[in-house]
Amino acid sequence: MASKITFIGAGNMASAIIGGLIDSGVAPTDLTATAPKNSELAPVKERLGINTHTDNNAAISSADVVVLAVKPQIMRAVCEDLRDTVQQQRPLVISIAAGLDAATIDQWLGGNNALVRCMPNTPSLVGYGASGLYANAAVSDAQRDIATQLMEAAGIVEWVEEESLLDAVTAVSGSAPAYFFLMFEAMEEAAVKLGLPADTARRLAIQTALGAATMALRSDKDPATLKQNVMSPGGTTERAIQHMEEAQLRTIIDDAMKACAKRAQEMAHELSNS
Ligand SMILES: NC(=O)C1=CN([C@@H]2O[C@H](COP(=O)(O)OP(=O)(O)OC[C@H]3O[C@@H](n4cnc5c(N)ncnc54)[C@H](OP(=O)(O)O)[C@@H]3O)[C@@H](O)[C@H]2O)C=CC1
Ligand SMILES: O=C(O)[C@@H]1CCC=N1
Repeated sequence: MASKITFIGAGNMASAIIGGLIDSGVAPTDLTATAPKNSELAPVKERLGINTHTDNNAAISSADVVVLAVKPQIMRAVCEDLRDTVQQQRPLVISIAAGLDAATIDQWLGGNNALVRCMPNTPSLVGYGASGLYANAAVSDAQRDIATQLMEAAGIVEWVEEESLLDAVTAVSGSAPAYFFLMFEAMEEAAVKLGLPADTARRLAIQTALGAATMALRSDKDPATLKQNVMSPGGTTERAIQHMEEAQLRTIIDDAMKACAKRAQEMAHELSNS
């Protein structure tokens, strides 16, 4: 990717994506990250070998791509401060903020910007990210390819053609690592009650999730069939699954994901009026 890329923000998600880019062969000298304090940036510079800056405007002055990776609550101030440089420079802007719509960010940046909204997730840190992307009308095909390459460095990419679908992406992948971590916690607790040492239980639960995910990825069978293959008639798995179905696990997941997507909509409303 022959582009200069600047990340505004050098936190969890920015570091994850930058790590993926470097692993995929992007030269660290083509990458810049910013944060308010040099003390925060020093470890990032040392670990990743990229350029760092505490001045956001200076950091984007020769950037082809600007990734907005700050918390949604400070995005307005950050964008309004960058407006003049962005209007002059016209980079591709990629926002990874949850629940902040493209039109609002574009307006804060002065308007008529090529803007991609991205919903990544934290497994990007280990190259197993899953990102949903949406492009506004000003984004060219070449810029779409750049956004795809950038996020594919950290995992898989799915484009959506309607921006509202990013709320569904947030529910199924952006927030979803936490659902699986909750499952690990619960399985470990239950296994300890059944007599296993906690560390043994944790290792077994996590390896099982990795195995199940790998099988589901590689198999041509759907998840329902793979589940059925574990369930011997009259056996142990059937009893566990029956219990989960009777306890309405599907309804719990449905309700939780609806609540997640609704919160993304609420955040968009709150933040665009902030
Ligand atoms: N975490 C997640 O699972 C996901 C997060 N996101 C989105 O990613 C974005 C970043 O989240 P995350 O990485 O977790 O957050 P972090 O708090 O880890 O990172 C935010 C970064 O922004 C820096 N920062 C703060 N103010 C400024 C400023 N004025 N100029 C430049 N940098 C600044 C922070 O520096 P300092 O620490 O010094 O304040 C920090 O480096 C959010 O918008 C979030 O919605 C999207 C999907 C998943
Ligand atoms: O919880 C959040 O708001 C962010 C967005 C998706 C994951 N973390």
